[in-house]
Amino acid sequence: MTVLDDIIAGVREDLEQRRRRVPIDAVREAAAAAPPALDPMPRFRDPRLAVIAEVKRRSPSKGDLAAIPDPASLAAAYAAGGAAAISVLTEARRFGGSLADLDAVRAAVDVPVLRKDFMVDDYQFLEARAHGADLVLLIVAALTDDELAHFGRLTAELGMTALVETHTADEVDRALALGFDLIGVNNRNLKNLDVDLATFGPLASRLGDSVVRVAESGILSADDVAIVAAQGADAVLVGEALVRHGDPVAAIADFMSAAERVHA
Ligand SMILES: O=P(O)(O)OC[C@@H](O)[C@@H](O)c1c[nH]c2ccccc12
Repeated sequence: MTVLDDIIAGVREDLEQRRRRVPIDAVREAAAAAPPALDPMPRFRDPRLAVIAEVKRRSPSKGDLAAIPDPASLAAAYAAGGAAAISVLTEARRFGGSLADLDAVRAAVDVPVLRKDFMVDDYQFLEARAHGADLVLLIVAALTDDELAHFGRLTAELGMTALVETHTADEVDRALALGFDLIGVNNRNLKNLDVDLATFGPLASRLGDSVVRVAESGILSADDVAIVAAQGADAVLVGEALVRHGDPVAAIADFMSAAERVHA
């Protein structure tokens, strides 16, 4: 059993509890009643580096990162700093997140919000939309091609955008074959949690520049941003470095100017 399998087993148990509390029809109605999802793609496609800033309290690899007593004010700082989107970890057992965090962030900002979780069931997509998410994460390593295609369609039907996460050449090929156009390369291997920033470059070349390429995980400094920007990153997804930074507004500005220097 890999770490990923283990996490997903817990996610499914928590999901079944919520399904008993809130029947799927009620979630579907709430999703239909929510204000329409925002489209993050225009900003992701503009030449300036897009920073996707993450609200993350802890992780299975790093333990506690930050208490984040007020996710709304952290998210507001991210938005003020120029984040193109905000990622909210909603997984509870390993990451200390919740749908309440998603609600708080959604209410606090006007930029697109990503529900970051291990999405394995239709119920979670309706729930994401009901709680105001504009984007959801699809992890290729966790899903079959049929599931990816199905969840990709469901995401689009709900007006949301899928960020499709890859970690190997085979996963990149699967994501491209299914026609996804917002594709992340996770520098962290979710099967053993090892991080290697050198994962991004070769997979970014394989993705090509017709898709929006997101470098995810292990980006700790402006120098790291410069490295992945030079390798074709249109966006970076950063958690740890921002939740631990005393001044996330300055940190985001720093990341964006590091990428500008690369492209100048
Ligand atoms: O904190 P970091 O190293 O900056 O990483 C952020 C983000 O990439 C990471 O949280 C992440 C990437 N893919 C995931 C899938 C599930 C949970 C978490 C993740």
